Amino acid sequence: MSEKYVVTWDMFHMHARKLSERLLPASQWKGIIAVSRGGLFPAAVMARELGLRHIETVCIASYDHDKQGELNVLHRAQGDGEGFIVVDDLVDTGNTARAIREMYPKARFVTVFAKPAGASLVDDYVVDIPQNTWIEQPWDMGICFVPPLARK
Ligand SMILES: O=P(O)(O)OC[C@H]1O[C@H](OP(=O)(O)OP(=O)(O)O)[C@H](O)[C@@H]1O
Ligand code: HPA
Ligand SMILES: [Mg+2]
Repeated sequence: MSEKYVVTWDMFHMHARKLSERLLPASQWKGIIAVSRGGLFPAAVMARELGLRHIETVCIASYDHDKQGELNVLHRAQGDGEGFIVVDDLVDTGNTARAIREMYPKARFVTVFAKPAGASLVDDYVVDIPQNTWIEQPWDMGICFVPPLARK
């Protein structure tokens, strides 16, 4: 990826709140299925905003940091997703999203970020990101010292 898009916790929180607002009224939902691990972060914010306490997971891994590999489903919430919001942090190539759609055809599937190759696979998302850009999520970063520009 040639570009980087750095996401702070504050910005992530703000976007996840915006996504929650679009899912009102909360009474239409039985709960949330978080696509672990990335989807756990927006799921926590959305559960708080929408007053939902039934949280399930579907545990899928496909990337070793930025290297894409085989899709590996380690655990899946039962059912076809009816009455549930399925949430992931982002959709990139759409590989994960395609598998999610097959598993939960009746769910509302949302993400915080979407790149063009996967955007049409989700029902809603908040931020558009170019395909050549790597999203650096706040849970993958830390605060570190930056040396001053003028050094002796
Ligand atoms: O659209 P795609 O190209 O499939 O990429 C999107 C998926 O990749 C990341 O998960 P990852 O597999 O890295 O696992 P993680 O959530 O545990 O970090 C991200 O959280 C999405 O689930
Ligand atoms: N950032 C973080 N994780 C990801 C990305 C990304 O752009 N694409 C797929 N998994
Ligand atoms: Mg993921």
